[in-house]
Amino acid sequence: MKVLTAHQMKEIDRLTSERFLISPEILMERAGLSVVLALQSELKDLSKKSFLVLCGHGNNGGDGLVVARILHQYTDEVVTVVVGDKTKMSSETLANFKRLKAIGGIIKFLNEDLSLDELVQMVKNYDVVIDALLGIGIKGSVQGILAQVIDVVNLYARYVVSVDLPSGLDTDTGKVLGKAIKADLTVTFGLPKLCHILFPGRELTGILKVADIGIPKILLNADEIKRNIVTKDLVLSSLPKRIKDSHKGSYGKVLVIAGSKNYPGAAVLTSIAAYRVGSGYVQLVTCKPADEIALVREPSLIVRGFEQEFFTPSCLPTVFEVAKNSKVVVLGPGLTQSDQTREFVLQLLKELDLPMIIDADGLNNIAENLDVLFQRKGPTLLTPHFGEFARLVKLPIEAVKYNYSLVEEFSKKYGVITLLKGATTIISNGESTYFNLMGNTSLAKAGSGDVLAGMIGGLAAQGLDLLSAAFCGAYLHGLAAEMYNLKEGTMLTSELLDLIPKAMEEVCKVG
Ligand SMILES: NC(=O)C1=CN([C@@H]2O[C@H](COP(=O)(O)OP(=O)(O)OC[C@H]3O[C@@H](n4cnc5c(N)ncnc54)[C@H](O)[C@@H]3O)[C@@H](O)[C@H]2O)[C@@H](O)CC1
Ligand SMILES: [K+]
Repeated sequence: MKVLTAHQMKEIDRLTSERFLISPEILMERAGLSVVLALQSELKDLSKKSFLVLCGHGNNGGDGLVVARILHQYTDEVVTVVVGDKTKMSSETLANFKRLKAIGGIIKFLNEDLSLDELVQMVKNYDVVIDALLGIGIKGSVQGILAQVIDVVNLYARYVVSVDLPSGLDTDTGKVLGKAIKADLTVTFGLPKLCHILFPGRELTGILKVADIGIPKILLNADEIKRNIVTKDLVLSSLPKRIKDSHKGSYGKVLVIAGSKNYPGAAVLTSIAAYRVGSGYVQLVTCKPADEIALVREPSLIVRGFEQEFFTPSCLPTVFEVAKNSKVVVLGPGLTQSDQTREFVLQLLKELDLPMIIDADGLNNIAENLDVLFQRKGPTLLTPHFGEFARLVKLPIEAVKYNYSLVEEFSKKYGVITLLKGATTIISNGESTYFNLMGNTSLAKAGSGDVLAGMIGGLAAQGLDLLSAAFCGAYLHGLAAEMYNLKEGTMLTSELLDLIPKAMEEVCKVG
């Protein structure tokens, strides 16, 4: 499913009107109706509820005025409060103001007909607050009376439904512009916007419903919209097929270069994860004691263990030899950092032309030598978490969190694919970007990233390009964590490995 910026949405609105002759007034009517229908499906009998509709003077407020009018069909318990200036209303918002008045709807202007204290009482007393204060037209920080109203709603409302997006969110980043509504339900139009899927916006959105308001499909499916949410259907259509007449070589050989004396477990988790997604042959090159631990845990691994504590350039000839019959390399988990390991990693990146997934200390070891990426002869995927990405781009962590533009720019500049791990994971090759929303806090645990890197390697070995392997891997990794049926957070990373088959089965289920 595609996901939009404010600018893209406005452009779609414009084309809907100009090219397809569907006026903003028609869209506004359908937007308002879709919110009421969503309310009905959540709350069932609307005649038994009371509604306080808060409207700004923009078109988001216009949607709110439609909602109020349609709610009057169900109950008299509807009051509309405008937080704004009637003279600034667009023609379609003003038309809906008049329609609501005409059917006898009660409309009050804050600070004229109603004080803030009186509004506090109403927010406390009404069952549902409709937030139609600000939508995609927000500019700058929310201050003054509007900020106070948002505080009141967040403090006292029982159930909040946001129209299009929680008021106060930056549509393109999901950041709070001073103050933002915390919604229980958000009904958006046409397609999701980035603020619905990026934190903190994702949390403030509550349940998200995407309503069809009659925007022509051709506009919503346009190839120029390059940002997508990873869905089950996308993963299913991308996964490798299993063929009856096949052998272990049919499913690709993965070479995992991972582990050190201090971090043997990372090598084991990465290697087993590559098998779990269906790869036919996984070779692990590591340092002692990871080789023995790996074989005890999973005898089907093909393991080569160096006698030393960590990788050094002296390991290169052996690694090149093993790499000869591999299809993809996963480099990095548990390597540790040292001058010699850095030299080993840099040489490997320059000389090995296989598709390569670089994770963890693989990334830390190249942070001061990013130009090495220009010398890569094969496709490259980097899988940093926020801290690692901050190190790569030399910015504070706060500046890189959920910063998809930065992920896109970085990927384009270095000719790589980047997967930025987080509660929403961002994957981009600089042209197309994918957002994975699956997963939960069980994944906030040592070793979870190692499993992801191994899964992506295992999928790439079966023929997926690195971008598809990355978004499929991220989705399945998140889904596997969601399938743990004991208390969230208590899962061991080794148990995550055992849930991968369940996740793959779930994706392949019809319906
Ligand atoms: N254009 C269209 O065809 C459609 C638009 N729709 C609705 O229209 C919304 C967009 O409408 P608008 O572009 O009028 O914008 P908004 O209604 O989101 O808000 C813009 C208004 O809010 C004020 N404002 C902006 N930033 C503010 C701030 N920080 N503090 C205080 N006031 C601020 C401005 O004075 C402006 O008048 C969408 O979110 C959606 O709800 C829907 O009706 C569907 C169709
Ligand atoms: K809103």
